[in-house]
Parts: sequence; C-alpha cells; structure tokens
Amino acid sequence: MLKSGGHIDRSTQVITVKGVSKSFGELHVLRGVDLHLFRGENLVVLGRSGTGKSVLIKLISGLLKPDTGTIEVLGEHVDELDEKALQQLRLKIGFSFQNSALYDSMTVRQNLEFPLVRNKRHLTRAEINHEVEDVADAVGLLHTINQMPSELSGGQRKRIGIARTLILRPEIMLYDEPTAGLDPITCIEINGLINEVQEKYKTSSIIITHDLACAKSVGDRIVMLLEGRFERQGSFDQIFDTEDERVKPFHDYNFIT
Ligand SMILES: Nc1ncnc2c1ncn2[C@@H]1O[C@H](COP(=O)(O)OP(=O)(O)OP(=O)(O)O)[C@@H](O)[C@H]1O
Repeated sequence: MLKSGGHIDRSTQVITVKGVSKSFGELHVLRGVDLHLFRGENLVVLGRSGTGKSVLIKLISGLLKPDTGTIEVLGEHVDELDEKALQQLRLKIGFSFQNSALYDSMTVRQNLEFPLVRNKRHLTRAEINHEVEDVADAVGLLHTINQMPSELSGGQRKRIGIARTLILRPEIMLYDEPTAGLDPITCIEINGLINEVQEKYKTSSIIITHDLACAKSVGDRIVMLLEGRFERQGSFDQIFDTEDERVKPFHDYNFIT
C-alpha cells in the first residue's frame, strides 16, 4: 500500500540537526550532517553497517555530544540540556531498540505497566489498566496480556516492546533496526505496525534500517547515509534512481523489485 503522506505537517520540524560532526579519534563518523523530521512523518535513515546510524540516534537523544553543530528536538537544544532536562525530554521520545528486551520474570501486563508506574505515579490502578489494555490492543496482542515473554514469538515480543514504548505517549519514535532478525512475514507485520502507530498515535518517527523492504513500506521520506553525510534523500524510487556506484550495490543486494 502506498503511503498518502497526508498526515505530515511540513510547517513543523520536531527534529532539526544542523552541521553535526562526530568523530572517535581518527574515525570521522559524521561529517557535518543536516537532517530534519517533520511532525507526523516517518523518516527512514538507510546506511550500511557502521556508517553511524546508531551514533546519530544517540546524538539526537543526548547520549552523545556532537563535536560541532546543533541538534534541536521538540524545540529544545539537546546539546545544551543538563541531565535532568534531558530525562524530561526523553520521556517524549519512544526508543525501540534491538536490545530493548522485555523483563522475562514479568508478565506482558507487568512489562507494559512498568514505565507508567515509574514515570506517572499519580495514575490510579484503573487508569493504569486502561492504558495497558489500550496499547496491548493497539499492537494486536491484548490476548497475551497475562502471558510471560518466553511464551511469545519473536514478532510478538517486538510488538510488546513497541507497546511498552507507546504507553508513555511519545511524540517521537526512534526505531533502531525494527525488522532485524525477523522472518519476512513478521517483517511485513512490523512494518504495518509502524505505519499504524504513526496514524493512531500521531507520532513522528525516525526508522534506522538497512532492510529496503522496511524502508519502502514505512518511509514517507528516505535519507541515505554515505561516508558520513546524507548524500541522497527523497522517496524510495528517487533514492535508487541513480548511477551512483555506492548506492546501486545496496539495492541489488537487497533484491527489491
Ligand atoms: N562510543 C564509541 N567509541 C568509539 N567508536 C564508536 C563509538 N560509538 C560508535 N563508534 C564507531 O562509530 C562507527 C559507527 O557506529 P554505529 O554504531 O553508529 O554504526 P551503525 O551505522 O549503527 O551500524 P550497524 O548497522 O552495524 O548498527 C563504528 O565504526 C563504531 O565502531
């Protein structure tokens, strides 16, 4: 299904990265990158392994500081915030990371309510139950709520991980390799879920991936990180309509038609 893009507010940028460089010793990972995310948009960041996609996410969430440049998230200059202000800002950002595992000793319900109990202490038990059931339903797994994570499939665990992130109603979602390690059918389901989340929760998202099927399915716009810079941006077809020898093998390798 083609995305309409009708939900995107192009007059508001929820993330603005300007002239950001980041090196580790002699390794120049990002070399003056500019990037923006519009409100309501799904932006895919494509790049080969080791090109700096995770570094970019860490810079946006204030876990790393840039060597040069500025990063604005929801109107705040991330690189100027102290730890307390950063923590407040991070509550508005949902992180779906590859290693954001569920707690094995807790039920699905307990996993989902954990962020609420920790961050929204004024909520009543009834309100917590309502929120938990709402997000479990949104990811299509209300029926698993009393199960243990070990009883779920890999795709179901991923969905519950996303639901746990959604429970704090983040304005921004950052997905790091959402389809990594999943079979093709489950990948399609997760891509569908990312689009449903965008619509239902009005999130603005950055999706980091090297899965082109994922990029094609979820991306309203795609940027490609090449040699420390965003060399290409546009729709999926625009990105790959090139004779650039650094881009073509990427496409061929993924066998996307
Ligand atoms: N804290 C750090 N200290 C030193 N080097 C780092 C640090 N963080 C990242 N790097 C290096 O920066 C480069 C980019 O890393 P990054 O994790 O962003 O890659 P990536 O594009 O996310 O790759 P992958 O798709 O494999 O996860 C790598 O060479 C990595 O070793």
